[in-house]
Amino acid sequence: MGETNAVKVYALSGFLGSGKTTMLQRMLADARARGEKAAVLMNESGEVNLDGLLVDSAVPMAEMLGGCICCTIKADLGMELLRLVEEHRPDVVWIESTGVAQPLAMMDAVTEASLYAHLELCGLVTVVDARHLLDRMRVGAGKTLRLMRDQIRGASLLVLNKTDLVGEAEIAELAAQLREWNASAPILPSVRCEVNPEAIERALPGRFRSRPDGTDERRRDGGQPQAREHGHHREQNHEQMHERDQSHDQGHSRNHDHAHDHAHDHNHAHSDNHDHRHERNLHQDRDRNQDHSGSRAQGHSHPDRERAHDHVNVLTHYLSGPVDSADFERMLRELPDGVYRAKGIVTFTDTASRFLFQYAYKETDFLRIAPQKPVPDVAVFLGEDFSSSDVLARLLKLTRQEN
Ligand SMILES: Nc1nc2c(ncn2[C@@H]2O[C@H](COP(=O)(O)OP(=O)(O)OP(=O)(O)O)[C@@H](O)[C@H]2O)c(=O)[nH]1
Repeated sequence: MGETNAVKVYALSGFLGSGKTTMLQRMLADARARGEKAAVLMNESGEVNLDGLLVDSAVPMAEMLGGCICCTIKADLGMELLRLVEEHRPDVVWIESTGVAQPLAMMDAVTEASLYAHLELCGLVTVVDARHLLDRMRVGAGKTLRLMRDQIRGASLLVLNKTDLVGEAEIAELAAQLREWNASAPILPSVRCEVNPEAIERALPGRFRSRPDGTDERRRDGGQPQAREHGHHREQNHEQMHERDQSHDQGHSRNHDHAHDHAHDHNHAHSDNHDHRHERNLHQDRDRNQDHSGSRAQGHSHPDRERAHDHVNVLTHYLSGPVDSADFERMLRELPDGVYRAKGIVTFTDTASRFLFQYAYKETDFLRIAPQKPVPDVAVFLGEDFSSSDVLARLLKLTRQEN
């Protein structure tokens, strides 16, 4: 990193399973090809960094697990970012948020960190799951649709991913919806986030340094100098942020009157065969959680305002042993509709190796892995209004069958 160049920071947003890690892998490969040193700040809702297993181990990475950087661990984001930058001196940092993060709250934390280090927030890339968004649009209003809309609104670049799962007319319909929610961000349709690097360069101004005279190296078409374009862009985001802050505040004061305790189901039952789970909502207060040490499964209550993803449940379950592969695949296929995303590491009784499994909105994927550090067999489920005890029962059945 040069003495005078700011570290470029990009944030990746997008609903659960939309393709953020897939996009991250592409961006890291791109940085490598450019000779740029990249670092990653990874936020996962579960307690194990499963996405991190998919990132080149040579890339410096800070992990923020078991909370969401837009709320419960927002304060830590700036700290982690500063530490990462100080320790590794990267040219560029990519932040991958959880699939339920409010992007503007996350950007707020990055901007705060830039007061203490030479950082520049250069873009917010939102990856959109074409199939899932379309289904949500068909259903109409709902918290998940609102969260998707917020992630789309805040973006400086929209990657309309998984277009292999929809038709041409649906892509056009989706693009029109994205345009309605976000008038300025370029929209790049993609399959597995395969997007033209030049289109990304045009969309994310910080990827090219402007010349000392303020003109833009990459603009060979007589367009506006980058400095102005960039400034304009940031102003726009600020405006959007301001607008959103106001509505947030309104929401806050409304909720304030109705402040209520959430008594979440934090069962931490250690079953007979020592399977072990941890269930909670994403806004669980981490500090309180630590206070519970050893018995953090206890319910807790707090009068916080309702957050955008209060409706999202997380179930983390540590498997006690190998399971049959066909039974496991069937269990995934038969997951309740409310489970949007599942991922984890599993050992099968009928194969020699371990697998990273992915389940994203009804599609499954298995990747053979050989982790470099010890990782448990674990399954994380995220979704809306699904019964954790039902999913847990299905998992326990799998391990019981093998014992
Ligand atoms: N069919 C299809 N699958 C895709 C596409 N892009 C990614 N996937 C798959 O979708 C699953 C989720 O992709 P990820 O990149 O892990 O999504 P993510 O947004 O990082 O997920 P979370 O961080 O858990 O919210 C994986 O199994 C991917 O292989 C695509 O364009 N089409």
